[in-house]
Amino acid sequence: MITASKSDAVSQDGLLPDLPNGPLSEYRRKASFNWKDMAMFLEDEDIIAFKNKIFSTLESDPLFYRQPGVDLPLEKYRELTFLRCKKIFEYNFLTFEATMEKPQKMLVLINCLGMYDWSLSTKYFLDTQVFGVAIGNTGSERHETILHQTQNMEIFGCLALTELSHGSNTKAIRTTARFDASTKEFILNSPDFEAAKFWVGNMGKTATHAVVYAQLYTSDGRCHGLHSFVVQIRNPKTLLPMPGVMVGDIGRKLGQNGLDNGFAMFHNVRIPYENLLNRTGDISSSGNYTSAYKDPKQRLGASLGTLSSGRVSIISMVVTNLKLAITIAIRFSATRRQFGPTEKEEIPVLEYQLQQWRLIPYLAAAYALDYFSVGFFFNLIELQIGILMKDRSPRQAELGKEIHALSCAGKPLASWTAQHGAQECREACGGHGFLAMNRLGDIRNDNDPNCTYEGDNNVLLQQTSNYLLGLVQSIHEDNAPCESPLGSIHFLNDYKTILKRKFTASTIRECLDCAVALDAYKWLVCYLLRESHDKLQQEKQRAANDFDARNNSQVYYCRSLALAFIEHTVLQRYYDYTHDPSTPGSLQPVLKKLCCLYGLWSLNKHIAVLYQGGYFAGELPGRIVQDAILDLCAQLKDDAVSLVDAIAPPDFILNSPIAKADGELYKNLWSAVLQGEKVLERPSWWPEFCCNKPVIGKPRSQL
Ligand SMILES: CC(C)(COP(=O)(O)OP(=O)(O)OC[C@H]1O[C@@H](n2cnc3c(N)ncnc32)[C@H](O)[C@@H]1OP(=O)(O)O)[C@@H](O)C(=O)NCCC(=O)NCCSC(=O)CCCCCCCCCCCCCCC(=O)O
Ligand SMILES: Cc1cc2nc3c(=O)[nH]c(=O)nc-3n(C[C@H](O)[C@H](O)[C@H](O)COP(=O)(O)OP(=O)(O)OC[C@H]3O[C@@H](n4cnc5c(N)ncnc54)[C@H](O)[C@@H]3O)c2cc1C
Repeated sequence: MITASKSDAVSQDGLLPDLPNGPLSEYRRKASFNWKDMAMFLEDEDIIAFKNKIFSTLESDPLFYRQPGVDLPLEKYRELTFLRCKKIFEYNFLTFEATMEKPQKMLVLINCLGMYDWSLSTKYFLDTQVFGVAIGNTGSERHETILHQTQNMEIFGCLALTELSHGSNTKAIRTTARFDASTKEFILNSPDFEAAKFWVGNMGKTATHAVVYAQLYTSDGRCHGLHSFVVQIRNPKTLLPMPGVMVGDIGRKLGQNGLDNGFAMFHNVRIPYENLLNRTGDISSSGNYTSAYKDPKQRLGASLGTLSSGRVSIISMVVTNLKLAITIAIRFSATRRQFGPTEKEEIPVLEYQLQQWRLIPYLAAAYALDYFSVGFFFNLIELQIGILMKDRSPRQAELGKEIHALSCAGKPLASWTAQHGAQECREACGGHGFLAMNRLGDIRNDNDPNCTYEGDNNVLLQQTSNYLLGLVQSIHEDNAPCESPLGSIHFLNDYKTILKRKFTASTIRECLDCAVALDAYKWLVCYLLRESHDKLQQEKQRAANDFDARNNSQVYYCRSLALAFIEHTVLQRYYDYTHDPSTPGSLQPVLKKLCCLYGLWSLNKHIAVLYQGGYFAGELPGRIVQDAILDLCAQLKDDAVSLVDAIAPPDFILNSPIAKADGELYKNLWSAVLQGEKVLERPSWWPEFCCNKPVIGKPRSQL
């Protein structure tokens, strides 16, 4: 293990206390780097101190005490989540000034609360951010009061777009907002129960206000499309519904049950016309509608633009889940012993090639996607600043499109990786992985809806492929360079040359250079772009309409294109970062291995296409890529414990007896089991066993 210099060590030790000695120490000693150096490279001192403050505050507050694995009744869990949410307001971890100074602290706070419990984090941020950002991004000065009321919890917000019968197809949303010129109000109506707002987080029990998406009608009966409105749904003093609003809770979900998701129907609900969030379209007091967006399609895009911030944030949220799951599975695997070369000696399951191959690529994915998620959040901040400054430049418009395209593939890639990773980690911990107190079930279930909310993954991927297909004409005709503010499409300028390339590596050693996977990805994206475009043209000739043609070009074509494109973007960014000369020499070797492993492991999922398109030929490429993956897993297994130490939260937050930092797997698990309520007691219904014996074949009458 390489150690830090003396002065660094002093500042590190204050922020990152030493980890306890125990069964994990042996792996920690074998690591090629110092985990504290890694932690301080990944996040600066200020961020680590901020995280420590949040974690220690929660740990020392009895309201945040929890018993591992205890399943609370729904009502109790909702109440506790609300009380904790209120306490987060009181703690005010992040002031407005601190957010302005360092916007990424917002993401850190979302994730720190999420690491504790996603119901709490989602509840708090749906109100303060999703509701708030929707108003900030699509409203104007006249909505500032509402924002202030949100900040001190005078009111509580939610975002209501989805309806019972429509979610993905936002154009088909049926709630109406009709302008009444005589009173200068909008009148909101749900035409029938199928148009009830549905699934809305915070709406079930707590929200007093909602940003409601509805079709805007002027008094002449013309529909101007989807717009958003601030609507009061409950009285903040009584939490009773406002007149004309029928609001309720949709019931237990598969995860995040501390959060109250709800429904609402509107019957002639009147709101002041100023409650229209008027950035994309406005109405004068006399009822004239104006919009800077003449094209209805563009207007729809603008009014949905606020969803991008949720999608970008979700990428980081799901990576957080992956980090939690992989920490549990790696610490468990390093301490769990099964079988061995001799009868006397059993080895940690992490020593098995199979266990390494199942887990270490997810560790690499956690590092690569984490880096992407933070950088991409900065890109979002740039976009937000432009929106606030009313920047109408072509660059700002292009930035919005590129972030939309990247977030619509980034959310699917990251949330699916976390979903598959959490399941693999669950199984990698064997039976103990299935014990609720070890938390992998909650991580998996709380992560799961990220694949659906803020846009269904499979639907969103089509937005990314649409963006890429839109570039084909200029690529083919060489008439305009492929340029974008974030540069994610720049490599497409070499489209024709890239398509002529072949895989040239001939040894495992060559494949251990991450540039090999990166080059392969460039070819893959160009190839899938050409094939998707050709497929779409063929389908257009064959199908009755463009709608069918697009639908019939998704599987194996556009969908794969969108995923390959985002994988390339993630890998390119991680490659640049790990190969940057400013990356400390002591960390560079391990980071480069992670980069290479993430690249090859992801690429390996596209192996059929690489052969199909002729980039790979013969037995060798497939074999050396796979051998390189195994080689990297073996090289990284002694670093794995320190790699998770660098990203793991404290034990109280991780909340998994099999994965405590001291590595005392059995002592911790046994003690948690014995501390369970009534563990050693006979059940309260014991007479049912002892006295009321069944008469076999003769069910007792229920009367
Ligand atoms: C995208 C759609 C599927 C589009 O459907 P259509 O087929 O009808 O339209 P088109 O493809 O023709 O699109 C028209 C046009 O618009 C462009 N467009 C669309 N969206 C955007 C966008 N976001 N940005 C920019 N442009 C956009 C599109 O590209 C087209 O342009 P071109 O003509 O040029 O091609 C759409 O219908 C859709 O979005 N469907 C999904 C619906 C959805 O997402 N619903 C979400 C409901 S809300 C929800 O689920 C909330 C869940 C809560 C989860 C908790 C998260 C907590 C997170 C907390 C973090 C917040 C932090 C904030 C941080 C901060 O900012 O500080
Ligand atoms: C936990 C949770 C919290 C939520 N919170 C909120 C909230 O706060 N506010 C809010 O407004 N909404 C919220 N939602 C709703 C969420 O945004 C929607 O569920 C999501 O947008 C997907 O829409 P849908 O449910 O209508 O799915 P559908 O669109 O009905 O999808 C069903 C299936 O059809 C497929 N499909 C649909 N269209 C196509 C197509 N064109 N091509 C191929 N396949 C297609 C999908 O891939 C999916 O497999 C939440 C949802 C969940 C699960």
